[in-house]
Amino acid sequence: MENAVTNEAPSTGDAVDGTVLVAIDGPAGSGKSSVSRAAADRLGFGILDTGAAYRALAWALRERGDDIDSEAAALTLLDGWHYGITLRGEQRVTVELPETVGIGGATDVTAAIRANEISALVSRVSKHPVVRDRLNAMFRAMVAESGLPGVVIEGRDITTVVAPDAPVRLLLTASPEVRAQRRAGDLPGSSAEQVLAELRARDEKDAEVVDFFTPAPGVVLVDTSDLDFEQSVQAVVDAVREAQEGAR
Ligand SMILES: Nc1ncnc2c1ncn2[C@@H]1O[C@H](COP(=O)(O)OP(=O)(O)OP(=O)(O)O)[C@@H](O)[C@H]1O
Ligand SMILES: Nc1ccn([C@@H]2O[C@H](COP(=O)(O)O)[C@@H](O)[C@H]2O)c(=O)n1
Repeated sequence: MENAVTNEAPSTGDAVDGTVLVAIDGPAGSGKSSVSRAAADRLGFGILDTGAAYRALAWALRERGDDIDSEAAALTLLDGWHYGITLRGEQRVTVELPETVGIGGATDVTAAIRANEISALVSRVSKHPVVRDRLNAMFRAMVAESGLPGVVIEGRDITTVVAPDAPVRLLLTASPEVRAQRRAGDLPGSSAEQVLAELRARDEKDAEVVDFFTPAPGVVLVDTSDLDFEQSVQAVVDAVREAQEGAR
């Protein structure tokens, strides 16, 4: 379990301490976690799902009964928590709060942070620029300390803020209807219409603080609306290999 919380931010050049960075952004349900994870496995790289940290923070604020909209409460929590996420193998996310007693002192929140209630709350936590700065510093430190040959980092502002110098930067997207259809398949009992409304609402709130719809200069758009899962993974792997060939 990698477990890092620091405010020191190493710079993200082509490689951080020898680790090749692949930056991937995209809207909700665009396949960032699943496609990135499969591509990372194929490349022998790690995967850092940055959304999991925002979700864990929302989960912890709610667990403590704090005001979800409070920047001060989020910062206090960031000062006192221990956050962990695996960068290889099955994803496991843990949070240790000063007053929490769980297995080994930490609570496994891997499943809890995926609940609909957390998805509905998380934009209210990620809207604070100072909170974003703190988490971004943590993400950079996790990559720098990973010791891995490469890490795929996925989120909303990775190509523009967290790792703007990464040698591979992709914006993974698909039409809202296709994203909703795919996500509804993961959620038995929910309709594509209901999921579409939720995705749109979250994207709208998230887009107030970061633009993940338009590729920034140098960022390659990968639209998977007409690609199946395997084709989408291959598109990411090809983009990484092309960048590596180009760099030789
Ligand atoms: N090209 C594709 N073809 C078919 N299914 C896909 C494709 N890309 C992604 N999916 C499926 O779409 C669903 C949503 O993908 P995923 O959870 O990876 O998206 P996400 O961008 O990480 O979402 P969120 O932002 O909500 O965390 C998953 O079931 C995934 O397997
Ligand atoms: N780089 C990021 C990543 C995520 N967020 C916020 O977290 C939420 C959950 O992210 P998922 O990738 O798991 O969907 C997302 O809705 C954003 O509010 C972010 O701001 N920046």
